Amino acid sequence: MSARIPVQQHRADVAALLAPLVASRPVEVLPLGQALGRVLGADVVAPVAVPAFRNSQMDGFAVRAADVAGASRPAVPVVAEIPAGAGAPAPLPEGAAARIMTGAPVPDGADAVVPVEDTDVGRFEQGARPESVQVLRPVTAGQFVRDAGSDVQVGDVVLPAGTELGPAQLAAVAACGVATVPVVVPLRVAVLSTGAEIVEPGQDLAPGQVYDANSTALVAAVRQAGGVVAFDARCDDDPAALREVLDEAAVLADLVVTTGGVSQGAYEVVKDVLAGVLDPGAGHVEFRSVAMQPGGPQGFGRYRGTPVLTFPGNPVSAQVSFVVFLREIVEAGAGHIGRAGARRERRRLADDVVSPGGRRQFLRGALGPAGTVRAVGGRARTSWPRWPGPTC
Ligand SMILES: Nc1nc2c(c(=O)[nH]1)N[C@H]1C(S)=C(S)[C@@H](COP(=O)(O)OP(=O)(O)OC[C@H]3O[C@@H](n4cnc5c(N)ncnc54)[C@H](O)[C@@H]3O)O[C@H]1N2
Ligand code: MOO
Repeated sequence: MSARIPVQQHRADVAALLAPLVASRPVEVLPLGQALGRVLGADVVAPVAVPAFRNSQMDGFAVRAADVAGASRPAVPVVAEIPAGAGAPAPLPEGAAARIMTGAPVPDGADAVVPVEDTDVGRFEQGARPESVQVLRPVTAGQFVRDAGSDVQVGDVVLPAGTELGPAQLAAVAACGVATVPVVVPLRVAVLSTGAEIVEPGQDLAPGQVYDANSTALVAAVRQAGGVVAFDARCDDDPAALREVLDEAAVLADLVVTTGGVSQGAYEVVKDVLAGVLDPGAGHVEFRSVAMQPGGPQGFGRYRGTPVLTFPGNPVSAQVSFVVFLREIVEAGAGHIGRAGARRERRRLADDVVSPGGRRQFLRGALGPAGTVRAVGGRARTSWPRWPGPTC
């Protein structure tokens, strides 16, 4: 068997294969309701100011600060009522107050709002406008008045390209009256799980069969990384069937990921079909052994022009392969950059860990107290860990 390829080398080769997919992503325009979790492909610029008009930050009285600022703070007549949603109010005469609600337009002439609890009125009764009001605390010009454009001015960049859209970001866009956003189109990934023995969960299990965990794992992993699963299928070890599925996947997806059928067995049909052994010209996938455990047997190349990665069938190996070789690329394809850095953290090992010689070992861990991490998964590092399971 040829020498094992270092993990970094295989990562670089996969990155080079997929670089054209990530280099310049198309952008699509989506309604805000469909854009959660997506990444802006262009700046969002405000077409209006926010707030659009000068308005009150409190339920209270709009006044001229100078009228009520004196030591005696004389009572002033309440000459108008300004609820939120009302049109432009009449200017406030000198020496008067207007009862005003939070969010209502502050009339010209007024330069401050006094909260109702800072006046002799104390609190508002439904519908009953007091005839006069006396301010009980010092008033400064500008207090509790939100100026037009104080949050956002026309032409401001509300959110720059590259921003991930969560609830707060979508709200900021909506507040500017913008109904759609330009977002990066994610990578479309096809997930193919191969093996004569694999069965869809929910079906009966015959002797020698195993439930397919890889489809579920990789479909979820692709979506979590921001990608779109354009196609997913399960297929046995029949070359014709596999080719048929690959033909469809290669058309529908930017990238095909397979699991299983890549080690040294007698029925490694994935290897035969994808390496072009069975159909020269269709597949150009190079199979190699990477110096890692789990996830050693790897393949990368193209099938009918579409990039293909082949992950080993063991479920833990397939998941580790995704994390090590593909997760960041799917994230980048969706515009998410910098997530990888945010995930990395240094912890102290709680127990000794012995790694096999010449291979990088990837262990699952459980975060423990006092900043420690403990390897979980037992001696067979690729088996399913019992609960409590890994947290990292
Ligand atoms: N002689 C050698 N044998 C093996 C080697 C080797 O170097 N020399 N490598 C071992 C390593 S490491 C791995 S990993 C596996 C990879 O094998 P394949 O990619 O060919 O995968 P399969 O043989 O199809 O399956 C391996 C294992 O995982 C189970 N499996 C497969 N698909 C699924 C699925 N979708 N859901 C759940 N479980 C699945 C399958 O039943 C096998 O138990 O090869 C070693 N052998
Ligand atoms: O490398 Mo295999 O992927 O150990 O389990």
